[in-house]
Amino acid sequence: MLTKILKQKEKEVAVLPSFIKGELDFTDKDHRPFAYKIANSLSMPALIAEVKKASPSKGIIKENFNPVEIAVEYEKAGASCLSILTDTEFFQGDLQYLKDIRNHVSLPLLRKDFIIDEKQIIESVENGADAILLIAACLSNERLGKLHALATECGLECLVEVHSQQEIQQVYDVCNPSMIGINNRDLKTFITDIEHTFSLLSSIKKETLVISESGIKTASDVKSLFDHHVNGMLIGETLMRADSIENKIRELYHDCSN
Ligand SMILES: O=C(O)c1ccccc1NCC(=O)[C@H](O)[C@H](O)COP(=O)(O)O
Repeated sequence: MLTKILKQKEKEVAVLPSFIKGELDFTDKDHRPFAYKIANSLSMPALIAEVKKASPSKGIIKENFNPVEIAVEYEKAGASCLSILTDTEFFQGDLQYLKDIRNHVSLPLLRKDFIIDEKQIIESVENGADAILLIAACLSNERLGKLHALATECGLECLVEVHSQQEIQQVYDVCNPSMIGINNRDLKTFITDIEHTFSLLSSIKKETLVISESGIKTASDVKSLFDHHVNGMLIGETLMRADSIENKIRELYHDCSN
C-alpha cells in the first residue's frame, strides 16, 4: 500500500510549482503552536482529532462528510489540535479542507499527507498548515533530514512518524523532532495494536513528545496511554463513526478523570 501511495505522490509532486528558496517569505503567516498545545495537556493525553472521510483499509468511513462542521465540533468538544487528511486518491481528503477549516476554528492544524518533496512543504504553509507529518518509512535519512530542516525554516512544526525501533534511530540520526508519532497500524496487514506504542516508548528521548497514532477506540485505551505518560493521541475512525463527537470524546476520557 505504501509503495502504491508513494508512486501516486511522485506523480502529484511532479506537477507542483517549483520555488526559489531565497524568495520565500512566510513572516506574515500566523502560526498556531502545535507541540505547545500537546505539552500543555497534563491531566490527560492531548487529543489530535482527525478529519478523515475514507481510508485504504476501511473505504468510506463517513458518508455525510462536512469537514468544517466536523472540525468545529472537534474544537467545541475539547480537542487540542486537528489532523486534516489532504490526500485525495486514497483518503478522499483535499487541501482545500485545510484552508476552509482554518477559517472556522482556532486550533493548530496538522496537514496529514505523504510528504516526500520540498514543494509539498511550501504548499502546506501556503494552505494554512501549522504542522506536517513526516513518515520515516517513506523517506531516506537524507530526505528526512532535509525536509525536517526546510519545514522548520518555513515555520512548520513536524510530527515524525515511526513504526519501529530502527526508524526511531533513523529519526534521531538526522533530526531532533519535538514530536514523534508511533503508528500502531501495521501497514502490511492494516492491523492496529496500541501495545505497539508501549513497546517503543523507552527508545524515545524524554524531551520528545510522544503521540500514539491509530486504532485508539476505548476509554481503557486512553487510560493506558495516560498511565504510560504518552503525551498525545491521534484518533480518526473512532470519532468519525461516532453519533455524537462530543459524547464520544467525553466517553474516551472517562477513565482518566476517575
Ligand atoms: O488509515 C489507514 O487505513 C491507513 C492506511 C495506510 C497508511 C495510512 C493509513 N492511515 C493514516 C493514519 O495514520 C490514520 O489516519 C491516523 O493515525 C488515525 O487512525 P485511526 O484512528 O485508526 O483512524
